[in-house]
Amino acid sequence: MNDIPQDAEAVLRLAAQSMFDVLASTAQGAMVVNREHRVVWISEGYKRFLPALGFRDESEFVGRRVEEVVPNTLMAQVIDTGQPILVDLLTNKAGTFLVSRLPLRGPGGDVIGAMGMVLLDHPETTMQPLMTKFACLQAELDETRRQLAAEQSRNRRPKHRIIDFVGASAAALDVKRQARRVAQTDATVLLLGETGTGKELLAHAIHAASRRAARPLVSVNIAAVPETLLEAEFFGVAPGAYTGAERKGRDGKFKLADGGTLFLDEIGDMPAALQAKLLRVLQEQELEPLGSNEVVKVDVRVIAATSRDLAAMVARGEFRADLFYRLHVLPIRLPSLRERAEDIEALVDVLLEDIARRGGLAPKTLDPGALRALAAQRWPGNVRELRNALEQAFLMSDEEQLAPEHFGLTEPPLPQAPPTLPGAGAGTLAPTAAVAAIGAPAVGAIPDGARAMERADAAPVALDDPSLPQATLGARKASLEREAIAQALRRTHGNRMAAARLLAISRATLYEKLGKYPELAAMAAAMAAAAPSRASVTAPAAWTATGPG
Ligand SMILES: Nc1ncnc2c1ncn2[C@@H]1O[C@H](COP(=O)(O)OP(=O)(O)OP(=O)(O)O)[C@@H](O)[C@H]1O
Repeated sequence: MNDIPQDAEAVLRLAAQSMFDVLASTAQGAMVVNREHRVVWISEGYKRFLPALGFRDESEFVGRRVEEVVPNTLMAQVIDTGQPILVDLLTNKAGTFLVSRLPLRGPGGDVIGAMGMVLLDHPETTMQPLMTKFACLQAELDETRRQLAAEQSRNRRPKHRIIDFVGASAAALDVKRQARRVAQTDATVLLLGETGTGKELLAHAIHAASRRAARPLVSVNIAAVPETLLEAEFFGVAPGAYTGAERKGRDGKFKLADGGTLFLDEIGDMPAALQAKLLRVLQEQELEPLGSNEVVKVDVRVIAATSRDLAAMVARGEFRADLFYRLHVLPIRLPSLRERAEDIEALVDVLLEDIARRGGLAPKTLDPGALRALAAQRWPGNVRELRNALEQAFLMSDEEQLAPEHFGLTEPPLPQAPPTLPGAGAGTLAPTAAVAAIGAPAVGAIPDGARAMERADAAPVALDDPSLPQATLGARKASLEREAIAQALRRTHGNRMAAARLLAISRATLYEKLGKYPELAAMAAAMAAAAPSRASVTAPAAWTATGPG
């Protein structure tokens, strides 16, 4: 009687032989390939696949290299590695097959060829549940790949334009003017400003207005990438430089931005060792990927940004002076929100609209008290912080109009009716009263605006005073224009729309003129923030008594 052998080696030999016999007899077809990858034998069953593979008979097939006659086969890989592929799906022009591939070894253990078996043809019917799952996973993978590619190309398109930089204050207009100018050049731009002042927004806007707009905009937040990975992130990795995921190599951000713009956020966090390399790329427009001796040419415009004091870092030896000067070619300083409190109203309008649109919610507005309360804050986080505050209040409240309490604030006192001081010109709001009209704002509230009110409310130039030197026509016109605008703003409590109407000019023209007279712009903001009602164009009773009427 033939029993199972006792020693392990004999058991294994028996198992292998039995397995082979079972596979070979149940398989739909089998083939043997020699060390040179040539087909040396096919089973009877295999012959029925020949027409679908494009062969009339066995003689056309046997003797040829397997990779030439069976598309997508991995038989060559099994011979070259000596590793079996026990179960696999093979798809080619003949259909989809469940296959198994085993190396064949000679007496010395060397691989002398391989055997391939078609375990099942039409697995889509015989192995339906598995195949359905496979097809679903494949479809999901394809879709994810497609989405990733679309996302990557979307991420590399500019998200903002210069008109998206909200603000009509002199400081905001100046930023936009500078942005338009630098967009016409290819030189390096350095954006300086506190956190949340719109540096990233402006980087997108400059790229969008530049000749590179159709090419990628690639961003790197230097502070967010671990120091050890930054070099590879910037300059890329040559194929074969590393094992594992990096084996195939990958492009760095400079290469990805080729022809376009690279936005380097938080440039002040650049490690010293990399600063020299960055300088070289900026100067030469060429780089060496990690693990490569080849120099790669790139054409990249760099926009860098920082909220740190780079000049002080240079002085302390923390930032290379040569890199600083290379970056500092076209610096643009973004003003803090405190410096342009007059833009808060416009920002609030745009941000509230955006919050509602993004959340698919009904729009909300601010009541005048809330606007005054917001204008009285310091906003160390600038526009980002303002946006967050609005978002929070928007989501936490059911009211259509947001009040100071929705921001955890109390309403600053309403302006008192200002008395007319003796000697003040007709319709002129006396300086001290104007400052008092702002109420008592919270710490640090619009002090610049208050000062501007004092300046802007100084008595108009007395054009017929014989003691004054003869003014030119231009100077007289400017003085009249300035006074007319100041007066209209006073009559409308700083409401620019209403002031423009009183002056019979468009709002855009008024904004343009306010850009010319920043002290009037600041005064308008301070008054609007202190005004009892934004819509009112009628001066309060106490004013009309002595006002221009
Ligand atoms: N002038 C502006 N008009 C409209 N939105 C603005 C303006 N400035 C900033 N924002 C908005 O405020 C948020 C913060 O802006 P951004 O990220 O550009 O600031 P940042 O200066 O780059 O900040 P950080 O230094 O923290 O990276 C964004 O939602 C941006 O759209």
